[in-house]
Amino acid sequence: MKAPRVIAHPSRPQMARALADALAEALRRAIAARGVARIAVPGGETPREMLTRLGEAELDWPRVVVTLTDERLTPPGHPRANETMLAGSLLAGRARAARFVPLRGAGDGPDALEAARRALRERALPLDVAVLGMGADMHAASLFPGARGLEAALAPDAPPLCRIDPEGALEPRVTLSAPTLAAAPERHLVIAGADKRAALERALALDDPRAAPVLAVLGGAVVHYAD
Ligand SMILES: O=C1O[C@H](COP(=O)(O)O)[C@@H](O)[C@H](O)[C@H]1O
Repeated sequence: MKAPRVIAHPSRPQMARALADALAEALRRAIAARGVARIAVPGGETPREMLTRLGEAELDWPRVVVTLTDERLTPPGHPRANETMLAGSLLAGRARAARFVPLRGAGDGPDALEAARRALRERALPLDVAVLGMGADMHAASLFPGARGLEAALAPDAPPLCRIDPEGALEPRVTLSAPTLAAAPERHLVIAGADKRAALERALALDDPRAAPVLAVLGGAVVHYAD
């Protein structure tokens, strides 16, 4: 694996600003090169400020396709849904003019999964940029250690979107697969707090994506860290 580059930012707000600026530049470059830019962004709480800032960037947003790295299969509009966080951050600003491709179809059965895969393939892939978060358990997107569905989502021939059932989770999830995320030429991992920094060090020492799934997307990535 190509070692990630780690940038330690002086504070969380400074990290949010620097990463939002870097992403806006990456999207401008993709639009200039191909007329369209495709980005996947994480859910959770860490990226909220960064996504709010990015959503205010001066960009040709109608040419930007936004999707998520993963989604929690809650009822639509639920506060735990990553979509809900995105609606209140990135997509609340100028970026509301972007084209959003959700990861949930109607319901959480196989037909919904297949419909969401189709939409991804037709509208959101291949990604130009993937932004990922990481949990203290070394999960990235919803690639959770020990989860039912993890092996399939890590496989080199995995479909772009996979169902995941993490042990003890409040709801099932869907996640972009490891090869789909790893194929993004630009990848950023955004982590905050000493526990996440320790988890990153632990993952790098483990060298096994089944134990530390973040490794599957880390090669050549830029890691952004703030205390
Ligand atoms: O459950 C999730 O958690 C991770 C990490 O979130 P954070 O707020 O601790 O950074 C997130 O990247 C993922 O998209 C989300 O579904």
